[in-house]
Amino acid sequence: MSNHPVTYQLEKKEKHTGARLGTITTPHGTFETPMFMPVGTLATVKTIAPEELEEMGAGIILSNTYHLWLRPGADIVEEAGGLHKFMNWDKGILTDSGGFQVFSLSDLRDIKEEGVHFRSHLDGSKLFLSPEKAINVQNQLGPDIMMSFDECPPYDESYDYVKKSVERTSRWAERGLEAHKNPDTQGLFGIVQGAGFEDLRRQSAKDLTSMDFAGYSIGGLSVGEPKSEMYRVLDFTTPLLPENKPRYLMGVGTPDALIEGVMRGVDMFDCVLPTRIARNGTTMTSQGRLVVKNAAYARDYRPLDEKCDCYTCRNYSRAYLRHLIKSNETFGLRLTSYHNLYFLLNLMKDVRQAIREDNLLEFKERFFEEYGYNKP
Ligand SMILES: CNc1nc2c(CCNCC3CCCC3)c3nc(N)[nH]c(=O)c3cc2[nH]1
Ligand SMILES: [Zn+2]
Repeated sequence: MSNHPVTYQLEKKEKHTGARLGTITTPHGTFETPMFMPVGTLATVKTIAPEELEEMGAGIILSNTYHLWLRPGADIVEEAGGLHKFMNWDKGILTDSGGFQVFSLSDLRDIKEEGVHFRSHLDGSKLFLSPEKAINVQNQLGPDIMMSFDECPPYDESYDYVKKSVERTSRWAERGLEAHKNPDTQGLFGIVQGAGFEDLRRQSAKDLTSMDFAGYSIGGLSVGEPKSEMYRVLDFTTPLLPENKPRYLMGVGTPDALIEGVMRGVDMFDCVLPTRIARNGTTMTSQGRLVVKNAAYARDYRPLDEKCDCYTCRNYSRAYLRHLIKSNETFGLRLTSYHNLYFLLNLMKDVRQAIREDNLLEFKERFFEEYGYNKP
């Protein structure tokens, strides 16, 4: 096992659940887990400055290989000194491999053993992404953590299709490891697939853990399946992954799913939700979702969340935020995005504290009650 540039240190297991407290060390710093990772698809966490991400406690953010490869191009990012320099962010960066984005962005695609042929969602031009290409683009972009090139099959695909897809994704993972140019400075994660089939998840995990990855992602989830289904798959998948390496559940970010994922041993999460819903004035608060552009808040001079101490909640009222969002004022997007990111990062800080105190179950019950998850 080569000494990876990205390492996991288990600090403590929570007494009553599968939750664990840890730290992940990368060439751009160490962060505590469980951790939520803000998404910055086009090398920016929309409307938020790096200094603001730092002040709200983000230790690592995501960017997107597919999008950056198309625009501005990996060569420009590389010439600029890599993603950290390009976007003026000196903490952790993780990039996805582009596979998921190809499947979710372009309907015209053809999956072959050598890779995926598809059309650009920007100008319809013909493109081709192979495991080698996806890895080498990530080598050029320079993130601390890279993802293998995988296929995330639709959740309702047949057993035979998923079985073939898992076997190909394992072959693609092997090819990606071979093609990786900077194994000493960039950690590469394998991505476990298998949809909802336990034997295929076991096969995928067996294949990938027999290869020397720095960490493991759980893919193929949060693609429209019921949450109970996602939790069922996690119940038998996370225990298959090594305890001494990071576990990353891809595309998960609602408060309930974050807590449920942590209880099943997941360390890292990402989701576009906080900034995406902020743009239409939807915010997450300790009392549940609050759509601040609703008329109900026109004369409501309280902060978004009385229990939140973020910049938005300390300085602005619901009435002001509603006014900005209704008027399409950019500052309104910044304030709601800031609060939503702060809310999730703060939730994970509270979850880490609950793990330290071995009372994650009580924390979950209290949080679910207040957020309104228990309402019929
Ligand atoms: C939202 N649900 C979901 N997302 C998934 C994602 C994307 C995770 N988020 C990436 C960031 C978003 C923009 C920049 C990078 C998945 N990615 C891969 N490679 N494989 C999955 O099975 C996979 C599965 C996923 N499910
Ligand atoms: Zn706030």
